[in-house]
Amino acid sequence: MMAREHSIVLKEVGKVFRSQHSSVTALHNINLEIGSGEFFSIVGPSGCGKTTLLRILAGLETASGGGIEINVTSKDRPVNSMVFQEQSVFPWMTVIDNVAYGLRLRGVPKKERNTIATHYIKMIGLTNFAAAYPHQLSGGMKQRVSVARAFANNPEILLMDEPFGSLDEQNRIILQQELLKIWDMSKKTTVFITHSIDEALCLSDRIMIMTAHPGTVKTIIDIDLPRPRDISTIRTSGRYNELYQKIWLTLQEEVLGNK
Ligand SMILES: Nc1ncnc2c1ncn2[C@@H]1O[C@H](COP(=O)(O)OP(=O)(O)OP(=O)(O)O)[C@@H](O)[C@H]1O
Repeated sequence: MMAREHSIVLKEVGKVFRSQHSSVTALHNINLEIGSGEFFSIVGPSGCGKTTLLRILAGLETASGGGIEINVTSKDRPVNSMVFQEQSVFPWMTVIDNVAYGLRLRGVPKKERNTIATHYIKMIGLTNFAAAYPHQLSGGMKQRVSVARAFANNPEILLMDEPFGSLDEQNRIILQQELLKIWDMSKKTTVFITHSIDEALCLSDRIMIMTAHPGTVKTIIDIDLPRPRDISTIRTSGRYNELYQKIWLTLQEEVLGNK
């Protein structure tokens, strides 16, 4: 762990989903410290509790036990913004209004919020579409709008649940590169869920691998690939391949149930 202040601290966090006839332990004894400005990814077998953990961080779900601390540095910004896999843009709003939506809710004056939104729209390459409506955009473009909106909100932490999971490979690479660029400039604490080892490697400072059911922390791996990163060149490095192997071998034990 790098010597920097913590943005997120989880202590012995657990989650049990209870219904009348059954109970499912989704998370067990999660202990975690995520540094301020860190890009932290979570990978793990399907159903290991990744989304549950992110929803707890977002305050959309309550933990059954343990403690969660998020370092709030300013009252003038939201604690978190979330980007989901499925597109979550408002179809009746233009691109600029979608990106500025969170700012409008917080009462930021129109001129100021449009300046901020325009900045992020430029960063994700949609300047010519600022006045367009979502039905005029491709799936990849809509997902860019979601990413721009999350950054424009300027939250304490950014939570991303497989944001590029439904995109084709070309669009996925373009959005990963844009996310790298925008994150490099803002150094926003980011928790990112993905099923792709490659995506986690290209983007992250550290990757947490979770155990299969119930979800616990299996291991956390430092990704010591140099920044700023270029996705096409990073994949050709020997270190990338070493880390890929290490993560896959660890993950495989969980995916195949070979513990
Ligand atoms: N609302 C709920 N009620 C009951 N059980 C739930 C609920 N939400 C999640 N679970 C269970 O908790 C466990 C973890 O689910 P979760 O969606 O967090 O996993 P995940 O790692 O994100 O999965 P995937 O990679 O497939 O998206 C699963 O066994 C799931 O069935």
